[in-house]
Amino acid sequence: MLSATIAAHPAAAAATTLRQRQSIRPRQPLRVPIGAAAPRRRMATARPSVVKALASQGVPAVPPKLSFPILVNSCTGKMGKAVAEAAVSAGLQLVPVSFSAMEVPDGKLEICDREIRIHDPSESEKILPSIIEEYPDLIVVDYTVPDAVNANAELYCKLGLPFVMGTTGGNRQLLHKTMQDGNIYAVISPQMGKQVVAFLAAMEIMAEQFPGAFSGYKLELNQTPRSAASSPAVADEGRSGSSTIEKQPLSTLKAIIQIEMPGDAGVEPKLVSCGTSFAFVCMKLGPLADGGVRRLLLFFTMGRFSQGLPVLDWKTFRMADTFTTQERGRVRKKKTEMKQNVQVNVLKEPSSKCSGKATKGKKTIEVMESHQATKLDVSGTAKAVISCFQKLGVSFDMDEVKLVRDPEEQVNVVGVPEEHLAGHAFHMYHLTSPDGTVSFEFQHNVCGRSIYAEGTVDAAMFLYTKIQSGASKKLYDMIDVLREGNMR
Ligand SMILES: NC(=O)C1=CN([C@@H]2O[C@H](COP(=O)(O)OP(=O)(O)OC[C@H]3O[C@@H](n4cnc5c(N)ncnc54)[C@H](OP(=O)(O)O)[C@@H]3O)[C@@H](O)[C@H]2O)C=CC1
Ligand SMILES: O=C(O)C1=N[C@H](C(=O)O)C[C@H](O)C1
Repeated sequence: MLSATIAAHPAAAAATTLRQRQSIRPRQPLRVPIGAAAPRRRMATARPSVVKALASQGVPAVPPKLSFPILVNSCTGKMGKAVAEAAVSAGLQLVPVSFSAMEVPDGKLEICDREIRIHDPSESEKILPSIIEEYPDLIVVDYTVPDAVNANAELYCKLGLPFVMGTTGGNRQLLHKTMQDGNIYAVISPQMGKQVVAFLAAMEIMAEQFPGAFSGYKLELNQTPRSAASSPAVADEGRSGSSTIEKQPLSTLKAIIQIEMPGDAGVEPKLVSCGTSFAFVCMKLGPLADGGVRRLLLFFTMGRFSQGLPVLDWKTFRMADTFTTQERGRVRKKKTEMKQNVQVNVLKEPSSKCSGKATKGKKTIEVMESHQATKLDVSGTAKAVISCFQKLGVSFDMDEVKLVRDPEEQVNVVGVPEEHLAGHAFHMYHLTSPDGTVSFEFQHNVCGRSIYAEGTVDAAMFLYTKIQSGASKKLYDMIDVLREGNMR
């Protein structure tokens, strides 16, 4: 029975109370058939140290299964359904209630042989308190729509209801503030796929330990054609399909994004913001040098400036002389030889060919990520990766990310398998050094949703153990989840 008597989730109460309550409450492991859900490889979340300790006491080292109630908001969505199935498969108690504006026959949905009653989102504030009363250890998983992120988070906080937020978009700054004020246990991450998160973590570590490591590199998020890209017929076709994203010619998919370094056209404004003496050095030495030299000189003087060292001393001038000599030789050589690096050639050729924007000193930006046509927002994962690149010294505006939502382009140009048009996430990033001799490619292509569903269930289990142990930290991301031994 539903009633509206409980105002807040017990997780908001003291951890000791939680432990007592949990220890006396008999668990009800779900015994319904798993249905279409794929079996999970791993179900337990016990820490290795606990398992070892048990083993040393002669207790078999079988990690205990966790079972707690999980409400998926919204089960009518693609991710919501996938998570609901994964939760059942993992032995969690899927609460037979969900929210959605979508009309479903008889207001019910069947997932893994369970009937899930679908309520209108406007009813959530009225209904959730009684669900909390019925399932005191409840954790909510949110996979709704970007527009619902902030209101949903506020409601969960108001009710003291721990949650895993997989939904991307919304106002992330406001979300952060809501979380600070709400003081609620939560895992929030725009990316739940653990391997992709590991890649993101590596990027964050790199940015933290080597800030500016890629200063001067151009960031290119490039959809290198996989299958039909080399076919002129396909490359010259216009886009078709019902994508809501602004249509662009197919050929732009082959263009590269070039973010020019400060040094060519963009050098002077940066210098002004760095200080007058800095600007003076560059004004004096700049005309003596070409773009490459100015770049090197800029970094050298910036480094000295940022360390509080004088930039107008003999070292700067000596450095300028060295750069001038070395760089002139390099530029001469570069002009006379063909590029050996095939990747650079592949990327450069279409850039100048189809947009003509790759002129010196100008930004030519074509940032791309490809998702199913129903995706409403820019990839939250791409935003997170770009933010790491920014810390690594690559300048790039988030709003210049190019989205690919057209199925025809996805198949013909991006190389998405047709059977995954309704659920894929392809991301490509290409970095090129200022002189084009070094390039890095990062790519993560996901087909289907199982990687996210599995990660989400891990996140929920992680959160549950945090609540149980009364952890003082309450707000987590997926990197926290991986750090605590979930990267298996
Ligand atoms: N963190 C991660 O790893 C991942 C995140 N995502 C993100 O998850 C979100 C959902 O993705 P996906 O499942 O593909 O999208 P879907 O459009 O398939 O699902 C969203 C569902 O939410 C319903 N809905 C709309 N408004 C509300 C509301 N106020 N309350 C409850 N339900 C509502 C929608 O109903 P209706 O159709 O009627 O509007 C729809 O059924 C997106 O933001 C996506 O970017 C996706 C994959 C992985
Ligand atoms: O909507 C999706 O599908 C996905 N959304 C997430 C994002 O925006 O980063 C994660 C993944 O790209 C799939």
